[in-house]
Amino acid sequence: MADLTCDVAVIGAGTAGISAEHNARKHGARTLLIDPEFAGTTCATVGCMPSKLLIAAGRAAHGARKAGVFGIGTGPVSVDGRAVMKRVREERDRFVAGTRKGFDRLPEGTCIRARARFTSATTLELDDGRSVSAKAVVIATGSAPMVPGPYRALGDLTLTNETVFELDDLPQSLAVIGAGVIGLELAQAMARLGVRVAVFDRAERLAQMRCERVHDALKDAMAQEMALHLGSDPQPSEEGGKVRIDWDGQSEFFDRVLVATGRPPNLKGLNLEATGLKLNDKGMPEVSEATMQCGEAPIFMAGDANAMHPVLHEASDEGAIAGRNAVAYPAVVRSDRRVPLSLTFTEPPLVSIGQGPDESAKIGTADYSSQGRARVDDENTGVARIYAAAPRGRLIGADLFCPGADHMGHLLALAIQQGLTAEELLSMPFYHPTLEEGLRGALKEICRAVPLHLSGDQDPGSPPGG
Ligand SMILES: Cc1cc2nc3c(=O)[nH]c(=O)nc-3n(C[C@H](O)[C@H](O)[C@H](O)COP(=O)(O)OP(=O)(O)OC[C@H]3O[C@@H](n4cnc5c(N)ncnc54)[C@H](O)[C@@H]3O)c2cc1C
Ligand SMILES: NC(=O)c1ccc[n+]([C@@H]2O[C@H](COP(=O)([O-])OP(=O)(O)OC[C@H]3O[C@@H](n4cnc5c(N)ncnc54)[C@H](O)[C@@H]3O)[C@@H](O)[C@H]2O)c1
Repeated sequence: MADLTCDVAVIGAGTAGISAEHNARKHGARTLLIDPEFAGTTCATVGCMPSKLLIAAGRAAHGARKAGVFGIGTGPVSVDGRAVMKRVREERDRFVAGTRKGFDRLPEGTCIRARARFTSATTLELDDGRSVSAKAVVIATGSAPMVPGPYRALGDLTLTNETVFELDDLPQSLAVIGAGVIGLELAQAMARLGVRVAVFDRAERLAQMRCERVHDALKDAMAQEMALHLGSDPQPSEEGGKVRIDWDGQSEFFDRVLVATGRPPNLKGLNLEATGLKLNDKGMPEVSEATMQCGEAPIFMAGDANAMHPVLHEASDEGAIAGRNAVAYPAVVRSDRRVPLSLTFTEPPLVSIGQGPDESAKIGTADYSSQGRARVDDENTGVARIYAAAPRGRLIGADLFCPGADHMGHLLALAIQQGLTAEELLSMPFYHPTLEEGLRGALKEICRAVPLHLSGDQDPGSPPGG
């Protein structure tokens, strides 16, 4: 007889786990939410929120520095690194406190402070010695930074997203290893805060960008703010209390190194072998994107743990799907997923939506280097590429690296998810002068390529006035 019994046991109290527990309980289940810390989600503690706070500080410094373009004098701009980091932590702690309060509102006995491992498909062993028996289990254990051995050997000189926000002060120089999402966001923020930044990646592409044209724009913009060493094989060592990076016959010293080389799922220690699930060479079971079910088992996997869509809104959706299906098991229900949307908070922002530019796609391009509103705001850089399918010009995807891409990306995601064509999106109002207006050129290019005739009510050129 197990020490604790329930209908649905959720392992991991992050975004996906909280959502799974909530939805399972809403559907009538007796639930347990198991986590060793209940520290707050990765998003609030060491992820989305502190990174956006640091980025906001960088944006403020950058804005002050370029105010002269508009004839505004600010005097020399100085950055108080201690004050920057203090605000990052204070505001971060506010978000974390909100998340933790949520745990207090759960029914008594729901939260179990322990680390769990499987002893069978439906039984768990906790590190406090207790056992759990459940009708179904949701794995929502998230992911953690992967730090290659040579960087681990540098001790405190090596930072990850779990430690960088704890710095009392900004370093004078920073090597960033990995030009993915985390690397780019934090490298640009640090550079704007006056830190000398060099980014190293063994790949040739920043952020694994799938569109050549957008990648070129991204690379040009980033190279203006930091040193980029792509296709390099950086080798770290410690010398005189500094980090020395050697690559391609060159070397350079830095105060710290930030490792952002990916965040694999937290599966070690779960003893998935005891579940009877078939595991691949990475120890990962097959997980259905529509049901979150692992194989045919009463086991569901949501959020970063399944490595499918490691972003917050997907973790939350997947938790809800997993929680509901854990209750419904074996009669699981398939869910339609949202159109894939990823957003990197560089400036300008980098956005990918839906499908990429495959050979059959009709492509429209909007160049923001001379777009009216972008020029007004002195943000005229970057490009947007929109992809559509023949024969009707249905929108299927887009890649953007341009001002306002964070908002326009949502507009395009809505259009793509609704199955709109380029012509239908063009029939919406576009106010002048806005960044959205720039997308019209790309949409018209798709109409010409399909080809489709624009309604006679529409001006085939750009609106007069810029
Ligand atoms: C620096 C950074 C910036 C980011 N920025 C963004 C952004 O701007 N927008 C966006 O959409 N996404 C962003 N993300 C991604 C987003 O934060 C994650 O996709 C999301 O937080 C994943 O949630 P999760 O529930 O899967 O994992 P988590 O929130 O990490 O939760 C996992 C939980 O599992 C627990 N756990 C682990 N092992 C066990 C075990 N054996 N037993 C019990 N409990 C266990 C952990 O303690 C933890 O509480 C960012 C991530 C990082 C790192
Ligand atoms: N805005 C957002 O939504 C946001 C922000 C930050 C993080 N995240 C999430 O966090 C996850 C992890 O981000 P990440 O940036 O750590 O991973 P990533 O997979 O995006 O990028 C890792 C990069 O490191 C490089 N790399 C790997 N090993 C290396 C080595 N030894 N030397 C040099 N380069 C190496 C890879 O080529 C790759 O470009 C992302 O998948 C993302 O979903 C999202």
